[in-house]
Amino acid sequence: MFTPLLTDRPTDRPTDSPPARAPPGRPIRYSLEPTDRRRRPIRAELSPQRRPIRAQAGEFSFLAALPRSVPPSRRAPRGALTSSLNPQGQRPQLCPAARPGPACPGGQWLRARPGLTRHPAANGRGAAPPGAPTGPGRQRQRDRVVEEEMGRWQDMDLEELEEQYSPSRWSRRMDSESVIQAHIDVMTAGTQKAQAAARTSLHIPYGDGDGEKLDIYFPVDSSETFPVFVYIHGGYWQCLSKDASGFAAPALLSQGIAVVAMGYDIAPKGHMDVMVLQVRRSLAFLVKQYHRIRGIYLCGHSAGAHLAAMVLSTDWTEFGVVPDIRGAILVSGVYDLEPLLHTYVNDALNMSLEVAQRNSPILCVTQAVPVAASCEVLVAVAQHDSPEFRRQSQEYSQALRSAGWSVSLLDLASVDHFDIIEKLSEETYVLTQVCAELCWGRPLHFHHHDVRLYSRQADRAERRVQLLDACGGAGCQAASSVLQQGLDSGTAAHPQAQDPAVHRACRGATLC
Ligand SMILES: N[C@@H](CC(=O)c1ccccc1NC=O)C(=O)O
Repeated sequence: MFTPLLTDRPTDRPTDSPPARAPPGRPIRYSLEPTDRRRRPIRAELSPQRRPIRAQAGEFSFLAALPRSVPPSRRAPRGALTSSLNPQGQRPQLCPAARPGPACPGGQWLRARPGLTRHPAANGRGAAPPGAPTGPGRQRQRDRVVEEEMGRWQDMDLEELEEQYSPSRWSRRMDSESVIQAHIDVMTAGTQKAQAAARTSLHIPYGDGDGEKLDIYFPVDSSETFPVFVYIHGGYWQCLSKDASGFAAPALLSQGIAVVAMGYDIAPKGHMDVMVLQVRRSLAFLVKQYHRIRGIYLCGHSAGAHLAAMVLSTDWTEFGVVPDIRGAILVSGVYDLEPLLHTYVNDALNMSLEVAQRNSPILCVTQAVPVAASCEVLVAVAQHDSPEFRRQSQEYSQALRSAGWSVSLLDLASVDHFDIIEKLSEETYVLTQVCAELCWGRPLHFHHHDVRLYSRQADRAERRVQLLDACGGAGCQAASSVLQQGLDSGTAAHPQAQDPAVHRACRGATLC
């Protein structure tokens, strides 16, 4: 039983054999282009073979996000952003106080500053700016803008940086305000639905702080040990709560996986150091109190992915316990906080440079090595995340991998920063399936040397997962075109896949 709080003391831990773990699958491998850790343009590192992949892939535009040089005319003076910080590490105000945007639970207003919106065409709505192409050309134009003008964040002007760190502006489903409000609504409604249907223990305190509470959703059969999926919500550390974090429970409980929705004190009450400490302590609490845990699988979205990543770098000696974290699914996260210092995001967080640096997962990676061996990390990013978010995922996954972690970078097509996680409530969503497979220690089939994963599911309501082995050359081009044709029977069934080069590039499998 996943026994409730206070009836299950740490000393009750069964002394019989440790919980069985399914035999590990083939290791998840992902090898990115050899980047130079941080700051250097990844574009310069791309092999020549990469270009044709995108050209062929059409909607599979993963390369659209790769940074390229900013034309000198658009650049802020070198070092302008860093020197723009005041002694407290805060940036100057860009424009008058933000208009209230959609309300978050807790009364926070969370929206990018008005007046900085990219342009109406960005979301395919409204009038295009003068001279901009209209119709289908608009989208291509937008991709090209991203591709050609994206540069290092240090070289961006402040408006551009704010845009990069305003995920709602990159959605192609709705305008900025609507997509945030819809996100809050969907997550909250999904959680209420889950609470109505599942056996739960709600508002369990793991500390004295107001926000230090967690909700547990139990699988139907909780007589044996079971994997525990710990969800850490996003909201830029200043929005959302555990009360909107149980939305994935129904889809996972049905697979025998318990779900824990973690709460923490968001800003302005919560300081970044405190939030990181809280999620670490919550994990220690869980494993001390509950003894039927068959591995912990962390999942965080956006700011929550940042917190989950910080958990991975924890030195557990001071917590008196080492949680058995066997997996981490980091979804559209931020792993380097420094760029945020220059944006509206830091208005409520009030981080100094020092705080941002010591809480940046990408700067803590080496500490993570001792637990790396038994933990699979999936870094997921949305096709319609901003190039900066995509860069952060790419660089963090590479940094982890270089430090010996087993990491996959999942680049999910046809989703944005918000529905990439919302859809976790759907059993057939590729990421839900990947989470379930991971939680049960089943092979994920991401065993290629260099893999990008795309789901066509959003478009076609299918459970197929296509794997594209980005090995370069003709095979990749053909593989891309195979994907583009929208095959629904697995790549191997397509005549082109009989071609050895294509076959090599298309060794993907379905997960269902
Ligand atoms: N101001 C942000 C809001 C945002 O990023 C966000 C909103 C709700 C839930 C998660 C979010 N992002 C990361 O934690 C935006 O413009 O998208």
